[in-house]
Amino acid sequence: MGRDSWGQWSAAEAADWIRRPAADDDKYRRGVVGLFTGSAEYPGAAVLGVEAAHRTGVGMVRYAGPKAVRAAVLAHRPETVVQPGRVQAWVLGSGLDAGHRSFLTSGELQHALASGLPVVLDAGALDLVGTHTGPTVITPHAGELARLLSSREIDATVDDVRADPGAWAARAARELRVVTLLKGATTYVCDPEGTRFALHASTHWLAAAGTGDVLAGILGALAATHHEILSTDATALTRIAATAVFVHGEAARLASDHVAGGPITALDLAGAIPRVVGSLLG
Ligand SMILES: NC(=O)C1=CN([C@@H]2O[C@H](COP(=O)(O)OP(=O)(O)OC[C@H]3O[C@@H](n4cnc5c(N)ncnc54)[C@H](OP(=O)(O)O)[C@@H]3O)[C@@H](O)[C@H]2O)[C@@H](O)CC1
Ligand SMILES: Nc1ncnc2c1ncn2[C@@H]1O[C@H](COP(=O)(O)OP(=O)(O)O)[C@@H](O)[C@H]1O
Repeated sequence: MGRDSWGQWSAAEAADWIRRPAADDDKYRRGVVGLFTGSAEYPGAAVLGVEAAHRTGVGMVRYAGPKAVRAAVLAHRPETVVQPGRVQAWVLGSGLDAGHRSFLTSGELQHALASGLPVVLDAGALDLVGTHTGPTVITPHAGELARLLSSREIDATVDDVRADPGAWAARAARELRVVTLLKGATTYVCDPEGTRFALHASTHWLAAAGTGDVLAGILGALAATHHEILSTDATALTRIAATAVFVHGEAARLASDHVAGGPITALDLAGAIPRVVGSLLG
């Protein structure tokens, strides 16, 4: 496949996609992100996504995932709302197993996908791409992208994707008609219209379990805070996705700097998000 040029995404560009709260805001106007994530097998993915969404700066985080996971989410973040209600963007799939979805879980995911709202499709909900009705971004790693494309009769192995990740991300965006965010040491963000950004990770300590769940939470929160723009201009999702990757990478850098360049955990990463958001606004 050919290698086309990929744009960069600067701090100044990212700053344009961080919404500063105003005097006439309330929690609903600032944005409500809903998450259907986590499972009895992977409760941590729900905790991490919820934590990241709170840290990114949103009016409300509503957790709609499996009952078995709610206690863990609330124990970590009691400000999370677990009652059903208004949502302005969804994060679906982190910590879910597509092969073992209950009837209830499938129904909830379909309901969110039919809402016309912006959606972040991660991990165990990636297979649902195509049933979306609103602006949608998929967030696979190389293994997940190969699996997803193969399930759509596009032959791709993990090694193929690793060998030419940008080209496969661009092909996925074209064929699946969604914004595609392919994770790795370089993360590729592209859309069916041909907008393309490549963001290089600031530290390889990021390659750790749970950091992708944090990215999904950041992205969901940014989509919720920009739900009004997204309702009239779905193409904004590509720039919002690039901003999420930028914030994620900067948070990793800050968290690692804080420990003299040492290793970071997914929670350390989430804890550094407010400083990135603050410095972008400053
Ligand atoms: N604390 C929690 O609750 C956590 C919960 N989590 C949840 O766990 C669920 C399973 O997610 P998963 O990513 O671990 O497994 P899966 O989807 O089977 O893919 C693995 C296969 O893909 C391939 N592969 C290729 N490139 C790759 C890459 N860059 N990174 C990783 N793999 C790569 C690799 O191929 P190989 O290297 O073997 O050739 C391998 O065969 C998911 O719901 C997630 O949200 C996690 O977030 C962790 C923290
Ligand atoms: N070698 C690497 N260097 C820097 N960042 C990486 C590297 N490999 C993966 N990443 C980043 O780490 C995160 C891992 O996400 P993911 O694969 O979904 O893991 P998990 O499901 O455990 O959260 C992504 O943001 C990805 O871009």
